[in-house]
Amino acid sequence: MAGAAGRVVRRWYPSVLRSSLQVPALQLHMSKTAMRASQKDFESALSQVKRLKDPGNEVKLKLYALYKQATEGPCNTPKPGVFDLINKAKWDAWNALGSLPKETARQNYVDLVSGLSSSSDSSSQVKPEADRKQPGYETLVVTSEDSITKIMMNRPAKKNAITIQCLRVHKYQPSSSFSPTHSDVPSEMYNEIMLALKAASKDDSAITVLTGNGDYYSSGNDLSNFTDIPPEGIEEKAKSSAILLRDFVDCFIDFPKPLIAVVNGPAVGISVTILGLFDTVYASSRATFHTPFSHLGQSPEGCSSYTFPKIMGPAKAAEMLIFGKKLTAAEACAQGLVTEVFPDSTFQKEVWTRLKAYSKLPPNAMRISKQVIRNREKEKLRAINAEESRALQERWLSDECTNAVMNFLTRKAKL
Ligand SMILES: CCCC/C=C/CC(=O)SCCNC(=O)CCNC(=O)[C@H](O)C(C)(C)COP(=O)(O)OP(=O)(O)OC[C@H]1O[C@@H](n2cnc3c(N)ncnc32)[C@H](O)[C@@H]1OP(=O)(O)O
Repeated sequence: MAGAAGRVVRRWYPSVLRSSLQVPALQLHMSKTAMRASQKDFESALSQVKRLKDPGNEVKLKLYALYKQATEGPCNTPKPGVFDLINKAKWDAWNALGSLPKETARQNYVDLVSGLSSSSDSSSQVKPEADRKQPGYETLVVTSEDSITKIMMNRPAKKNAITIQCLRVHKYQPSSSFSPTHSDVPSEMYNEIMLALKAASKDDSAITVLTGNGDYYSSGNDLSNFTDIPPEGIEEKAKSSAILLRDFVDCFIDFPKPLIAVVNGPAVGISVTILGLFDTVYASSRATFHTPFSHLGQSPEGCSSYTFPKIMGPAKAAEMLIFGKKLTAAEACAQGLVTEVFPDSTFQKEVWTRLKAYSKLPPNAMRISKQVIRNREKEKLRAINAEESRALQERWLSDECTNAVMNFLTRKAKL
C-alpha cells in the first residue's frame, strides 16, 4: 500500500503480528444480531489499529492476544520453545487469557483500540496547537485559544508524574512579576504548574483547564523526588517539599477563574486530591481515581481531608483516603467528585465542545460567581493545607514511607 497508513503499519508491526492483525474477514461464531453490531466495531478497530502510532510491545502483545481469543477462542497451539522468544511471548499473552469468552475478548479489543486512539488523538492535538503554544515550559504544554487557557501535563512516558528538582524549590509569590518566559524558569512540574496558573489568572482567558497528555491524567507525585536528597540532608528535603506542597495547593485555593479538570485517564495521589478545589471535573470513562496514601506510608494532601468528606460524606472519603479504595469514573461521579463522565471514544470532542460554549459566557460574571461560591472557605482551606503539609513533612521521614517508595523504585511494588 502506498498510503501513509500503510507506512505507519510497517513501522511498528512485527511481521508475525502484522499478518494476524490484517485478516480481511472475520469468522465469528455468534448469533446474527449480536454479530452485526460487534463485528462492525471489531472490524473498525482492526482498521483503526493500523493507523496508530507504535503503542509499545506490551500493548501490541495485548492486542495480539485479544485478537486471537476473539477469533479462535482459547489458546490452542503448542507452546513454542524457550528460544523462540517472540512466538513464546505471543503464546504466553494469548494463553494468559484462559477461557475468556470470544465476545468479551472482542469487546476488550475494541475498548483497548479506542483508548489508544483517543490518547493518540490527544497527543496529536499538540501539533496544530504548536503555533499558539506558550514558550518556556519543559514539562507542560500551555496554550490559549477560544478564551480558554489549557495547561497540559506533558510527561506521557512517565504517566505525567509530577516532579520536583532537588535544591531548586522556588517559593511561589503571588505578587511577583515572575513570568513563564523568564530565563530562570525551573524545569520541574510543580513549579511550572504554579507559574502557568499564575499566568492564566492574569491572561484574557475566561476559563482555565488542567489536563494530561497520553494515557494517564497523572500518576501523582514523582516518587523519584524522594531519592534526590540534598547535602543538607533528608530533614531539609522534607521541609522544602512541605513548603512546595503548601504553595502548590495554595495556588489552586486562590485561583480566581473557573478551573476545570479534563481527566483524560487514570489519576493518582495529589492529582486526585486537588480535584476538590476545581470548579468542574470532566472525566473519560477510562479514568480512575486512586489515593493510596496508607500504602505509601503517607497521609492526604490537597485539602482532601476537608473537601472529600464534604463532597462525598466521611464514610466514602475514609475508604478512599485511609484505605486507598480506587474509584472508577462512574463511582467518582456518583460520589460527587466528578461532574460528568463521557465515553472515552468521544471524550475530547464532547468536552471541548462544551468548554468552548462555556468560555463564551461573560468572564466577569463567572469570576464573581466563583468568588461568591468559594471565598468564605479560603482561609479555612489555607489552614487545612498548612496542617496537611506539616503532617506529610513528618510522614516523609518515616520508615513506612521510605520502604514503600523504595519498593516502587526497585520495581517490587506498583499500585
Ligand atoms: C511536593 C510533594 C508532594 C507530595 C504529595 C503527593 C502524594 C502522591 O501523589 S502519592 C501518589 C504517588 N504515585 C504513585 O504511587 C504511582 C506510582 N506508579 C505506579 O504505581 C505505576 O507506575 C502506575 C500504576 C501509575 C502505572 O503502571 P503501568 O501502566 O504499569 O506503567 P509503568 O509503571 O511502567 O510506568 C511507566 C513509567 O512511568 C514511571 N512512573 C509512573 N508513575 C510514576 C511516579 N508516580 N513516580 C515515578 N515514576 C513513575 C514508571 O516508573 C515507568 O518508568 P520507566 O520504568 O522508566 O519506563
